[in-house]
Amino acid sequence: MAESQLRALAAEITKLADSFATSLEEKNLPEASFSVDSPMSHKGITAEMFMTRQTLSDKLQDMWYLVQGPSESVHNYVHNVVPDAACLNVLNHFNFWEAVPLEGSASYSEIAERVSLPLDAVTRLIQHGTTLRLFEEVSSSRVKHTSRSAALARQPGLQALVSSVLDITGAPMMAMASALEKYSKGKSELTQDLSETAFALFHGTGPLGKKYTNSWEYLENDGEGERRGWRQAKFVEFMRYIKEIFHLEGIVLNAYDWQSAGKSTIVDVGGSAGHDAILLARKYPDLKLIVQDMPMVQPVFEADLPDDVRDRVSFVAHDIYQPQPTQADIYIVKMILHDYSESEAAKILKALTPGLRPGNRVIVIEYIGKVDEGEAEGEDDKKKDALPLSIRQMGTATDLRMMAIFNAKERPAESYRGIFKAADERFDVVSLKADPLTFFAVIEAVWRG
Ligand SMILES: C[S@@+](CC[C@H](N)C(=O)[O-])C[C@H]1O[C@@H](n2cnc3c(N)ncnc32)[C@H](O)[C@@H]1O
Repeated sequence: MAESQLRALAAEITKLADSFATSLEEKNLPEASFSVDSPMSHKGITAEMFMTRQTLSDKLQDMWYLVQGPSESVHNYVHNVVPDAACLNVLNHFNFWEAVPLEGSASYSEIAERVSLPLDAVTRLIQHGTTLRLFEEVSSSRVKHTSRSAALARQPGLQALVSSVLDITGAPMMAMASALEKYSKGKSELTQDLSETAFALFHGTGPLGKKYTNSWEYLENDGEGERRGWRQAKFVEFMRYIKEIFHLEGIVLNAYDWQSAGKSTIVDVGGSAGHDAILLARKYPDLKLIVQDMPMVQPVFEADLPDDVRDRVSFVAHDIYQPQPTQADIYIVKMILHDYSESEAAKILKALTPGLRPGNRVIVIEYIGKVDEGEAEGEDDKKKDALPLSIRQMGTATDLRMMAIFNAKERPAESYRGIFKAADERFDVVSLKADPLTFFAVIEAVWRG
């Protein structure tokens, strides 16, 4: 009889889990558990431990597929995936996390009162949540937190991530089949038109009563009266969270020799509520920074701007597609172009050019979710194969999200040379550094004029 694949996988899982647990012990790092006092994340793990963890995740996923068998693994996935996502989204939207105390428990009726929803809906939502280890029943009428629901209660940034990724892109992504059917079927290239995305199709026909072409318009305009802008405020929180979990401070500080910039003026184009500008202002007292973003970001900026940098960091509402109104020495464009197709990204860079003077710089800092493809095919295939599927999936998932929301795609770092060139021949790309470990690239261009 052939050797059991299940046993072989189980042995690999045991070995990898043992290796991960041993490394945690050696580094004196606590192991995560389902209990409310568990660490929120495995902070402090090395790159090697990260790879072990992701390889272990791959094996566990394979085990799941194989124990279910091919048909049922598909069937069961389809059965659960959307209710799972919808449940998490609703729990998050109504902030069930804070309706249950971190210590102790709450009854279903207490939670219903706190989240202002009918008891029946609350009970059913939480009961599904418990199958995902979000809350745990302590009796037939009371629940307490697990570590996963507690992580959401404790981290507004994680709540903002659920809101900004799941709530904004979840339903529109399910319209991808209809969008491809309508705009790209039978064509050799995917449309790059921003009005022909799954997002635009979903919102353009007004399922929620409003028409939005892209997610930025939605973030900016959703909500009536006082509530308008709530999604922008969440998105700002999401960006701060991303900065924290991916340790982006170092990437911003190392993107350029800021000391050499002296008394420069810097514009952070699409700079959210100024987290990067504040970081640079604090570290380099000679720099003056102007943050540009959409109007509904301004109240968040004003409310959160620390006193110590008030005289050097300011905000101007500006649309990145419009000609740049501010004269500066350096323009930072961080995590912006990523959301747009090459032609749209070139338009955004082109909009910077009217006021540029020779020697001015544009520093693009961008997430690179995919391994470079194209050149040296054999080598790249090897690099790609070496990556655990769970890591590749992070890149391919972002890539599909980009397709659904912006008709854009994950691009290799090198493609930014072409985007600068398409924007204007007078840009000289003087440096391009991509770090596969951080998934970020820094591309620096100087305006020749
Ligand atoms: C992914 S976030 C990046 C934020 C920030 N640069 C960072 O790295 O954390 C993209 C930003 O671009 C802004 N944005 C999108 N479209 C814009 C537009 N047309 N005009 C101005 N800002 C825009 C969004 O509001 C958001 O703050």
